[in-house]
Amino acid sequence: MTKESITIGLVSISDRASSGVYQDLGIPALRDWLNAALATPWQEVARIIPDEQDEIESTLRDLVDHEGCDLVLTTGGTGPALRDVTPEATLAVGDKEMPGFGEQMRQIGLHFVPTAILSRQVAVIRKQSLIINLPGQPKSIKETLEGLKDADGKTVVQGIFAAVPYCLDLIGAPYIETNEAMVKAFRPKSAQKPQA
Ligand SMILES: Nc1ncnc2c1ncn2[C@@H]1O[C@H](COP(=O)(O)OP(=O)(O)OP(=O)(O)O)[C@@H](O)[C@H]1O
Ligand SMILES: Nc1nc2c(c(=O)[nH]1)N[C@H]1C(S)=C(S)[C@@H](COP(=O)(O)O)O[C@H]1N2
Repeated sequence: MTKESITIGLVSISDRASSGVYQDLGIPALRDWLNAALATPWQEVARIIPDEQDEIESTLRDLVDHEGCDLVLTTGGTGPALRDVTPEATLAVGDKEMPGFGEQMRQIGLHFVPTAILSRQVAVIRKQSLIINLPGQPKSIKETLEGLKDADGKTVVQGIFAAVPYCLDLIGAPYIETNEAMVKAFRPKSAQKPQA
């Protein structure tokens, strides 16, 4: 089977990381998780930007329209603070909202921290790309994408990434496969391609 490759935009949205007050840990956390979870080759286009709505919108447009990203993961700026505007920027560039992602992300977050309800994260489709907001705490990236497993490795709550491959299929993005020990992609039988 020929493996396609996928281009993924990684966007860290943080006033302090983008100005060098602290080192950005968002992009490394996204990259490390994707390296471990994806069985399909991928390349990244990474950006570290402040919590400015115009700049977030122009970055998302650039990643999808010019850099050819099939999937864009953002981290940070989803809370209630005055400068948290990632969801507004994401909705502004989206053609379609995908509310199930935000609903599931908050469910996952509540297994880790009661303040998960403060995250206003959204996901949208822009053209043939899926854009998803993740919370800003670097540790929340793995939690949100992978979900929660018990001591025996049994899934307690599904991570959102289980639904990402099929969503990409449906919008005409490349077919991707995952490392099932970390996250099992769910596809209806009719949509599954034979394993290599
Ligand atoms: N990109 C990042 N790199 C490292 N740590 C981060 C990053 N983003 C957030 N954090 C950590 O997670 C905490 C909560 O994230 P949140 O996005 O709410 O931060 P914030 O206070 O809005 O950050 P900023 O002021 O930089 O925009 C931060 O206080 C910080 O400790
Ligand atoms: N899985 C998970 N979700 C989480 C958290 C977390 O630690 N883990 N932190 C919450 C907190 S404390 C806040 S304020 C919101 C918003 O975070 P952001 O503004 O950094 O995006 O995400 C929430 N969602």
